[in-house]
Amino acid sequence: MRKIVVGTRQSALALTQTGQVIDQLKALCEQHGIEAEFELKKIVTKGDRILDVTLSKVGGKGLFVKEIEQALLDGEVDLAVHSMKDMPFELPEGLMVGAVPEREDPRDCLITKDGRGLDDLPQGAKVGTSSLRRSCQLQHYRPDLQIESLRGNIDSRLRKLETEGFDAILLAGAGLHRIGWKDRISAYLSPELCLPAVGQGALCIECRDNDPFILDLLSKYRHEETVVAVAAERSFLGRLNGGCQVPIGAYARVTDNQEIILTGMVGSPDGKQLLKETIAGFDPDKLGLELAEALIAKGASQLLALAAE
Ligand SMILES: NCc1[nH]cc(CCC(=O)O)c1CC(=O)O
Repeated sequence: MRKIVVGTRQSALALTQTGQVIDQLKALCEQHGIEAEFELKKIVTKGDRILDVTLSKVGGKGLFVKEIEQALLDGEVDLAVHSMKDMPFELPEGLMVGAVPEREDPRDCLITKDGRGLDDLPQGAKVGTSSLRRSCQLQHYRPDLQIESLRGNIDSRLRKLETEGFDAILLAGAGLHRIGWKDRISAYLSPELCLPAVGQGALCIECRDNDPFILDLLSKYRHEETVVAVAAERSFLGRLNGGCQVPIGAYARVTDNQEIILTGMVGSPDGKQLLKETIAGFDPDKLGLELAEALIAKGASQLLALAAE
């Protein structure tokens, strides 16, 4: 009987999604006659310790994953469950993405006090988000809105909607779906209006590259379409060298004949500039690079340099 120690952050969302992954892995073990037992190990990351500071000011990539990756490398945990959008482009030597399970809803959503949608928010309404990507696209669509910083875990952000005088806040739909709070969502923002973060809605199951037992189990857990879509989005991100802290968005979907349709955006935090482009093809890595080059040709590098100042 192999014991599998699973590393996770300890936010309500992280614990919920890790629990769901473990349940699905247990079902797979049963189905394939694999003998394993699972143990949860909660790990505090730098991103959890500095929840009150704007992430783009903290800088550094992988704020929510580094300590967990160290535990993997040290053999304290055998696999880790991360939100894909928190993953830096490059993984440390010795670790790999063992599986990407099926993606949840990738869209952002609006949570308003009284359930009204984006177009019904009053002139100058106060909207909470600390994501430069969200504020860029929202300001582009509604320059009148007053965007204010909002950090913290999903639960504390929802609380702040009530306590800090926001008319609305923006969150990823996937987190609310997983945690069972779908009914709090007032409206979904279409990817045309607000392109999601790279990997949003997907999970990343990370493991050591020299653990055949775990790799074999995880190979049964991967969802091919999600793997391909996320690969295209991350290739785009990698070429632009961006983390979660710059106004970059991308979303790929795979059609019935396996063609990938990839849209990417780069903008300025105030939404006055917004570059966007859609291309299609079959090779995810090539497609991501090609899309990045297309946006660089339109001036993406200058926009990203602006955001880093
Ligand atoms: N930036 C934090 C973060 N990382 C992953 C999710 C949940 C959504 C997902 O799994 O993509 C969230 C919360 C949010 O953006 O609302």
